[in-house]
Amino acid sequence: MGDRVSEPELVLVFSGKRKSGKDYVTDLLLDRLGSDVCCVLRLSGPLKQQYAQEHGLDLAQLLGSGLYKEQYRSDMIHWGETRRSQDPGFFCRLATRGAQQPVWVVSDARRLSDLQWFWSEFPRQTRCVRVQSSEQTRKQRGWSFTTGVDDAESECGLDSGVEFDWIITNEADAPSLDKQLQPILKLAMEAASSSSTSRSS
Ligand SMILES: Nc1ncnc2c1ncn2[C@@H]1O[C@H](COP(=O)(O)OP(=O)(O)O)[C@@H](O)[C@H]1O
Ligand SMILES: C[C@@](O)(CCOP(=O)(O)OP(=O)(O)O)CC(=O)O
Repeated sequence: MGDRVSEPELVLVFSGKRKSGKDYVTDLLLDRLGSDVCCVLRLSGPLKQQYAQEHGLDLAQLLGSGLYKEQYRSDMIHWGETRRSQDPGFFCRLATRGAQQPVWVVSDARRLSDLQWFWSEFPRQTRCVRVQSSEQTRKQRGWSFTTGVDDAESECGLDSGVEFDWIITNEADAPSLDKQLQPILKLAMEAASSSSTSRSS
């Protein structure tokens, strides 16, 4: 692709139900790895940007985790699906454009077509990670079941048929996130060091 200056060494594609903690966990990875090594890419970023522009909405609020986004979620899903039906890789391409770090953390895959895009572009580098939390925990974080959202592909598209490389349980009584993320952090640090070796030689 024309905009890509260098290939990533590792692409960690995260998915999980809303309020499972995808943003929280991927932000933690960024914190542990640092922004020279790692960037967090959100497929919903370019989607929200264009949706906000076309509908005259507040992008900052759509990017946040409050109620504003929830008011528009169902319509945003349909709007994004129209784009994806014409070009399934549309948001994946936009979200990864210009990313230069050796480790890419994609925070919000939702559909098989998202995973297929990464597997086909970066077959050697792509790994899939699921973040899971119980419904009770998600409710404590503000989730409530919404028909048309929680029973649609946007939330259920990766519920089955994918063999995840890692499953992270984001619950108070689970092992700490740092502990669960250890094998991922190890792989990411190896990827970063092999990238700095190949870039300096
Ligand atoms: N392990 C955790 N400890 C404390 N707060 C958490 C944890 N995981 C998620 N949260 C909080 O729960 C809310 C939903 O998490 P978020 O990462 O936005 O979920 P998602 O991106 O999957 O919708 C946020 O306010 C976040 O800060
Ligand atoms: C229209 C969306 O992209 C909105 C996604 O918004 P977020 O990624 O912010 O959602 P959660 O973190 O799960 O709460 C969904 C889609 O189907 O593409």
